[in-house]
Amino acid sequence: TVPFTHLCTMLEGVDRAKGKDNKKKIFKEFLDKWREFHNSVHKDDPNTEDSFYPAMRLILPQCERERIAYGIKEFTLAKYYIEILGLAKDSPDALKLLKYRAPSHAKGEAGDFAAVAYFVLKNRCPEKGSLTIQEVNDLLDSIATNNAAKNKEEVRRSILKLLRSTSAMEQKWLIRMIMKELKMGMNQAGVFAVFHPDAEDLFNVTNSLAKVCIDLRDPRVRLNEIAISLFSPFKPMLGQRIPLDGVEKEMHHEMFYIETKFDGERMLLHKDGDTYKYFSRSGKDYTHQFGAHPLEGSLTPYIHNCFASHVKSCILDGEMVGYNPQTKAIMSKGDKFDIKNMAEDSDLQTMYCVFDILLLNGQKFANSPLRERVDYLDKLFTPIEGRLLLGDRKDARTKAEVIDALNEAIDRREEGLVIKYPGSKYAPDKRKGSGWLKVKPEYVDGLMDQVDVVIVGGYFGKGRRSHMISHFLCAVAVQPNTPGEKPALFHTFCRVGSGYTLKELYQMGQRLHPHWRVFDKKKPPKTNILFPSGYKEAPDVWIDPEQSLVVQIKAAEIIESDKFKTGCTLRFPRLEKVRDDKEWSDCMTLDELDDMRKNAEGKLASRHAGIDDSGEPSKKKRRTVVRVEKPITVAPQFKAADTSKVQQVSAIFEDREFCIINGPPEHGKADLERKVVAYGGTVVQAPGPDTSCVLAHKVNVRVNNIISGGKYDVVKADWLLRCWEAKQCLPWLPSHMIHMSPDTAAQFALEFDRHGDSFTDDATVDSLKEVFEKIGEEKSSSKVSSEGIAEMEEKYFPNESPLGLFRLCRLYVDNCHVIGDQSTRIKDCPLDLVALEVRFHGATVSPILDSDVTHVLFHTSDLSRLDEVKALRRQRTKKHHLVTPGWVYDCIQTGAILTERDYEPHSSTDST
Ligand SMILES: Nc1ncnc2c1ncn2[C@@H]1O[C@H](COP(=O)(O)OP(=O)(O)OP(=O)(O)O)[C@@H](O)[C@H]1O
Ligand SMILES: [Mg+2]
Ligand SMILES: [Mg+2]
Repeated sequence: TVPFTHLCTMLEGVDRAKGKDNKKKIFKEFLDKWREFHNSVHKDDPNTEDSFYPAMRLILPQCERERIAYGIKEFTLAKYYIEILGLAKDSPDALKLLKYRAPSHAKGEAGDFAAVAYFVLKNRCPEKGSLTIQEVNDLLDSIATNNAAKNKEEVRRSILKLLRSTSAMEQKWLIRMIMKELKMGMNQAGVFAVFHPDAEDLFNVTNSLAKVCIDLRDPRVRLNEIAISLFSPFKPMLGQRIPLDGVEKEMHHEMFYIETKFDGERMLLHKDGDTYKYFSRSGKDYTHQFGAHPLEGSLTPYIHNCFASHVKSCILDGEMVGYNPQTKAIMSKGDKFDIKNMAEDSDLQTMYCVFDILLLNGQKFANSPLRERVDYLDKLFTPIEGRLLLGDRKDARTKAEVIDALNEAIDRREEGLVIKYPGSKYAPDKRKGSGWLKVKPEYVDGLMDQVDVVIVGGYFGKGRRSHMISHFLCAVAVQPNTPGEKPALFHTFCRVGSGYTLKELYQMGQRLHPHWRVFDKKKPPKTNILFPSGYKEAPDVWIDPEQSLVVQIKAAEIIESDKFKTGCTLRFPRLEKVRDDKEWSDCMTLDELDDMRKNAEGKLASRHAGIDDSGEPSKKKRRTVVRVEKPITVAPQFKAADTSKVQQVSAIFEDREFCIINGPPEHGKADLERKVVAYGGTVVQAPGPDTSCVLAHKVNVRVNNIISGGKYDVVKADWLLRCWEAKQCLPWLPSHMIHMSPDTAAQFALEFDRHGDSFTDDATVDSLKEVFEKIGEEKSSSKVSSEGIAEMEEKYFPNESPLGLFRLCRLYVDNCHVIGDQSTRIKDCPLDLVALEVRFHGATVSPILDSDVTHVLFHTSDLSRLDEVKALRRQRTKKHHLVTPGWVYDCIQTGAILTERDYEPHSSTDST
């Protein structure tokens, strides 16, 4: 109902005012008046959907997303005006409009169509407009839709209506609104800032002016606080996973808090006097479990009296954990208990660990910085052992301090740390850039963190599992543009064996059973699940992600793969658990996956790698994780040498083409290439049909690729150097060959035995040495690594054999008096039998505690070397697990690798 004139008068005022502050002041006055009016109109309906939006979309036409484009430019508009006003085509006014850019016609206003139009219309429009903002919007809607429908008559009619009911000044602003540029000297950010301190942020994430105007109608209510109110669930703030190196930067190189990371279930406690409610991170109500009143539930009765007398109402954020009163330890959230459904007679009791406060006696804190919030926490309650705990925090500044804290946390059998920026506000459901970081130790045998993916497909098993789904196809979500919105697309990402015992598999099958649908690769169903071309890894059955479950998967690393839409997949994935606390829409997103790959890049173990693909002496061994969209560049060591100035000195390599991959340190690739050219040969950077052979000093990834192509002879660079010295093209000997093409191999087979000893030439001391060396090499390379076996098991015998359970584990068994010194073996050590068990189930037992060891096995009866092993672990960046025989036997019994942390032996010097 607000007259359009009021809006235009304000805009005119802003336009004329000098200086940003004055401009803002005028807009603010208008807005305040409008708000006052709005409140009086809607005083009986505080939740009205009416808002400043109709005006806002005219003030910021460039932010308009709802109305389709007008498709009208100045020239078109000019023609409409000329027609409607009945101007003669060559009259001065018509020319002014049509040639508004030309100074001669338009005088001082040249170039500004709206201003030019203003002068033309001044005497032809009513003195005072009569339209409301609503009516103007309706007419603009009509112009936009009719223009799109090529309905010129209707467009004309709407413009006519506008012309007849608005003043020339209003027309000027209208034209600017249609041209989507207001030119009033106050930009978008300025308008937003006057409207609400969070307006720009909200617009940037939602792209919706309407949402900004409705959600932020009250300038006193901040964005973060909107979601938070007593007894209604909201999504808690999340932490971003981050590698250690990124911590300082993420904390703006300022002081930060290090907090204990509790391993349980996120829970928000709402309290108002005697009434309590508990909500999980997905907003599920668990009040029935923990207790709505001081006399019921597994927690409320024990904590009700802890609160200080000034506390009437509050909302707390924290973690619900299982506490063992016997050992006085927090149990990690494993497969062994569920804090949300704890049996009455459990050994464990429920404990709530509080780390944040969002509301106290009606006052909301989401916009207070963390350092102020924790002050309130301190005076809130008296902790009580095993029931209510106040999370601790310590100040830190450097990565070194984080490393120390992380090592201490590992020693205390904790999952990791949570690092928080003291200035951070509480942003519900926010993860990235929230100011909270999760730091977890890196273990030798796995990714930095688990991934939570959604099941989108299933594969039927074989044999006794042929009626069951033995494998799942999992996907990650394409993050929606607007936070809070649910993802609409999913990319296939990995295939994971159920890894579960038959019983659990059965239960999961039951839950998903009604939703499976057959997936026919030839007639692929229409789904929101995206596959790579050719529907690679197409499942037998599929499921709508919305009906599905989120599962937590652990894996060794992320590797490139074209079998999945993401372009990558998990190596040795293992299903750890169903994430009941996460909704389908809470699964990992592509962005998060990308972050994870970036973090992992170059940081992954190169254990068992042996080959170094950099071609340079390796200080840092890196296994590069290839990202899909990485721009292709040529690293210097792969570039061709400039051979244009090389003088040819002989023709012994005439007509021969070589592809040189790398050379020995003293004769680099470039040097070898110049030598080839000097002897009349040619060099290419990739082997082609005319290439006589590929030369290499070191076998790297590229050489391996060429070898696996099978087409080329790969010859040691050494051969070239010998030719150079001998000044002739020497024949290849078996000892020169890194790899032979089938032709060459057949040729050699006629002349040499399989170790490279010639049938006809006499052996020399040197040639024999070479032959013998080769025999040794063959032996070691014919042995398949554990990883190789694991790959075969995964491919051909999935879930079938319990004997591969520990395949990827490399154990050091604590059965020597001196660590790693097998000559000091303890006689009749009880661990010897356990060691046989683990080997029987696929593990490798290492005689020394090297950095490839994934687990150290201790016997609880002798922990004398535990501290020494822990000290060693503290120094290593890649950590190993400490376990006891209990872990081994429980794993064998469950048929799955269980959380090691729960089995870590305690040493006598442990403080806990
Ligand atoms: N001091 C703490 N501050 C904040 N969160 C904590 C704290 N201690 C434990 N947590 C828990 O840690 C969780 C984040 O780490 P975790 O790796 O366990 O995430 P998750 O449960 O797997 O979920 P996601 O992977 O989606 O973050 C938080 O959601 C919270 O439940
Ligand atoms: Mg957790
Ligand atoms: Mg997680």
